[in-house]
Amino acid sequence: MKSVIYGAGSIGRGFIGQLFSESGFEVVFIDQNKELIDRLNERKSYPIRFVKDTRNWEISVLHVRGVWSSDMEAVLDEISTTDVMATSVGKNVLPAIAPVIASALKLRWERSVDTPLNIIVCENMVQANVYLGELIAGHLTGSETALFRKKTGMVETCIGRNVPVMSPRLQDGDPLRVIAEDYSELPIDRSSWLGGLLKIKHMVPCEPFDFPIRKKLFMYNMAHAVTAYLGDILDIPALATAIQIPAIRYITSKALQEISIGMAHEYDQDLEALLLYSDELLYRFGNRQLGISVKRVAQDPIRKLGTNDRLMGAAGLCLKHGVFPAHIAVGIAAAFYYHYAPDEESQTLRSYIEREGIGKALDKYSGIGPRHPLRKTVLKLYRLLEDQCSLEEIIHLDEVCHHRGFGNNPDIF
Ligand SMILES: NC(=O)C1=CN([C@@H]2O[C@H](COP(=O)(O)OP(=O)(O)OC[C@H]3O[C@@H](n4cnc5c(N)ncnc54)[C@H](O)[C@@H]3O)[C@@H](O)[C@H]2O)C=CC1
Ligand SMILES: O=P(O)(O)OC[C@H]1O[C@](O)(CO)[C@@H](O)[C@@H]1O
Repeated sequence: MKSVIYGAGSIGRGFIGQLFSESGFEVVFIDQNKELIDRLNERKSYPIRFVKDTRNWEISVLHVRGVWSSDMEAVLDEISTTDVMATSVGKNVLPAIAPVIASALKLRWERSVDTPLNIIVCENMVQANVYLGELIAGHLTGSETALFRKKTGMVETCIGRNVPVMSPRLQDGDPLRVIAEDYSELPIDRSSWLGGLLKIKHMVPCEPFDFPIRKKLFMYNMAHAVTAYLGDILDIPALATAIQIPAIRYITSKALQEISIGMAHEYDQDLEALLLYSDELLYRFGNRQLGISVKRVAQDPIRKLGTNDRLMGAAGLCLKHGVFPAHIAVGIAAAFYYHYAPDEESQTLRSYIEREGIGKALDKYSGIGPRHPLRKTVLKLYRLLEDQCSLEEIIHLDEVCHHRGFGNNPDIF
């Protein structure tokens, strides 16, 4: 049995590769990084080092090889004959790989490979599977699209394991080494999987999937983003350091309380369990050994400020249930304020704000138009950040602390 993973980076090698390999699949990585692919082909295995504050241990992921993404013939051949597939390239890269997957599927059908192909889409976004499916369909004719829907499962998942960008220090002498958090669950949307489930270690079919994916994105990723954008304001490089700063921890934990209430209402879930999950997140963010950088978590602010992404998606859910997301709004203002020259999206955002003003930017990138309930608050917070106002002062602002704790919904208890 064979598996193909598009993207041999942190999640490809540090998570999905391990699960596929330990489930008995040969693992074929496709990546644009030729050096990495050559190394994988030489060695046919790579190490994952799990790190916890108190102990580390290492495993070897076996039966792996690689294909360089520019070797189109090999790429099409591998995808057209695989038993299962995953993508882990980043949302912004999906438009570039969609035509390749479309061509490979056509070849698969020409070759009469009859078994359905399930593609697990491991990108941080709600309905990444639908998004990639539409991109692929855009490269197919009408009748091919019908075949695509019949023979391909575009599978939604949410990835809970955190795998940092590898620095030479973390690689510790082996360029193939990945460092990872010891968290293994791979929840998938059962309804998006086509045909009988394959036996994949730690894969947990869930239905419906709305709650798990939003819990991951609107809680974990939202809180991570808030921590990162605030950490950057204080020039802190490591996320684990940022979360230990009292003002940042306070704002992030309040943001988590806000979304916990929103989630509890939306999905009829136990609030206490969501608050406990929030505490666990704050603890996990403090794992220094993971070496997660503020810049990695803050990267692509335009994507992260999108209306259904981690910040605005969470804020919208709170508003829907009568919770004013004052602390999430602090994170939103900080994301608009974020500037890091090598980050293209951050450059675009900054240039737009300089040209058109923050008011127009809020509307364009986050749908915070003149009548949006968050507009006044985010505008004010942004101006205060521009004026170098401290986070402590922000915490005590009327607009923020007036809504402290449980928003305007205290009767939830
Ligand atoms: N790193 C993490 O802890 C988590 C990441 N994710 C999601 O997983 C996805 C992948 O993230 P990471 O693994 O962290 O990123 P990464 O940057 O470590 O890996 C992406 C890989 O894709 C390759 N790639 C990029 N463009 C390509 C192309 N056109 N053709 C072939 N290969 C290409 C890159 O060379 C790289 O090896 C993202 O959507 C991210 O949001 C989700 C949860 C956790
Ligand atoms: O991968 P993205 O979407 O840029 O978001 C980064 C976030 O995802 C993670 O990779 C974990 O889900 C974190 O490092 C960070 O919270």
